[in-house]
Amino acid sequence: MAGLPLEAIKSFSDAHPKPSELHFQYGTAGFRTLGNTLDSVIFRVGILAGLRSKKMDGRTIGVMVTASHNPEQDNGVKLVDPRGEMLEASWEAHATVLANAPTTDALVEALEALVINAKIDLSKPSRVVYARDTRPSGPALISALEDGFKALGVEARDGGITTTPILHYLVKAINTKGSSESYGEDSEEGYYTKLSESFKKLISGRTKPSPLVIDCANGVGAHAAAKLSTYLGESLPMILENTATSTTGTLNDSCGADYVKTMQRLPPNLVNVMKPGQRACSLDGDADRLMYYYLDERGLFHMLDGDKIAALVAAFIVELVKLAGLDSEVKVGVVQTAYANGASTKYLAERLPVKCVPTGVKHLHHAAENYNIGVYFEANGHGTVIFSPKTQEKLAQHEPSTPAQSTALNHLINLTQLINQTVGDALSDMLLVEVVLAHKSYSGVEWNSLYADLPNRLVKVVVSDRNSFKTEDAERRLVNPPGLQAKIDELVQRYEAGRSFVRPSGTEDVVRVYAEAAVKAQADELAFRVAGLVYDEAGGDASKRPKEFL
Ligand SMILES: CC(=O)N[C@H]1[C@@H](OP(=O)(O)O)O[C@H](CO)[C@@H](O)[C@@H]1O
Ligand SMILES: [Mg+2]
Repeated sequence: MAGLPLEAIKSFSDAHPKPSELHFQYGTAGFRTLGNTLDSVIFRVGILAGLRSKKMDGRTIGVMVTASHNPEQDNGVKLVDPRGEMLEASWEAHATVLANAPTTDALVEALEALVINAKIDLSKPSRVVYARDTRPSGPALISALEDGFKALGVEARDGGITTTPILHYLVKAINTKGSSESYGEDSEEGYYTKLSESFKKLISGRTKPSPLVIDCANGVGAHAAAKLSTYLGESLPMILENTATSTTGTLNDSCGADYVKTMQRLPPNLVNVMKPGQRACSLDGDADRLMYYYLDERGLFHMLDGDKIAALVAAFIVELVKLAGLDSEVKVGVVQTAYANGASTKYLAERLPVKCVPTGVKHLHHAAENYNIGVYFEANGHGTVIFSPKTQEKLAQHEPSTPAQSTALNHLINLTQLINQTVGDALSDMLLVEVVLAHKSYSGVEWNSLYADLPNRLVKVVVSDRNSFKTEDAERRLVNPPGLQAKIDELVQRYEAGRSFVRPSGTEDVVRVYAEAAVKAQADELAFRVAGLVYDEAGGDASKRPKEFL
């Protein structure tokens, strides 16, 4: 039986020592921290990805080096499973164990244990495709990753500098190549061709969209949007902004989807670009999140977040399913998290099934798989639509009885091509939004008026141990610390349309407090009261209590 190539692993590992003082964790978004501390982690991820591929019978695994919307000095890495999905949860724990082995010998021991425990057949081939975003720490980390591949003898394909969703696309395209389920040609060109061709079909005969301003967050989305634009030509005029990918310090700085969602305002450098009535969107640093917004006739800013995208898209798909005569057979459902605006949940729940799941895309994706067509979006703009394999077959085989049914059916089939079903994809989602706006003849104003957002506020509370906060009911209720939920309930019922919940963050060392209420001042007040409760309950130092907490 084949064994691990111990000599190679040892000599490469000695060149990538683990910093002794650091502990790493594969969390919601993979490993993510300061880029210059990640050398050993990324080297080990190279080996892990190879082993994961062997475990999956030699199917290709993806590795993406990015820290998404985080500041430029951060970096990170996440693994992509063969169907283009996030790494299976049990392997997140293996990743954490490997990353924390203190020495080369300990790493070898951990690898040997993993091979036995996960029953990995080392004689299988291992194949990986990898890519990175535009961060300055990227090239050095990629070379550590490549050392990991060399140590194990992985057949590795370099996807270059590209977006997270394109890497997910490549993984799925490679693994379905030549099969009846082929996801598309396994190249970036294949991706742009698939998206642009389906987009052109979907908007043919519609009024040409007015130019769309795209804030590329000074990240890799700038490259991708520029390439996509050459494929789309006149079908979608784009004005690309924040495209300075090689200027240090600009990535995600006062721009990008996370900035817009958190600050609820325009990136400052778009103030002079945007005209009244103009529609725009922001991508994040790895182009998997999307925020839309527009200026009204008076020049006021209005944000159209992930919840608004879900409402727009879900209503459109439900309508098409009905027009195609498939409403008795194809059920559309929506998945949200507790952060979804209460007004969006109400709007959606009046029209179709809505499920609430814990934060993190993998929870949303899995829940969406239970519907024939599942629409999921986090309020922050990460999301997609997935069509079950049976539904895709049904669409392909359905015999429409009228020309109207046939048109709607074709639209649905084209949507299955336009949408990157592997993961949230800012560019694919952007084209999807543009299709719906064109079909409905909506400007930002009509889209925004589907429902009115409830005013809301998100507050971070620094506590000594966020892990002492335990939740249930899709994170909407606290079970620990004991008694705190009852106090929150008591507060909430004093506010009109009040809602508030508290949960520990999975990506930052804080507890998050969310509150909404009928008017903005009340939402703020509720959030700061709950934050005060949390701070005091968690034994926060009275002298350092943030002054805005009530
Ligand atoms: C309130 C919020 O936006 N939380 C984000 C954030 O998770 P936290 O566990 O709340 O830190 O990062 C996740 C990964 O990017 C994202 O999935 C999630 O929506
Ligand atoms: Mg991202």
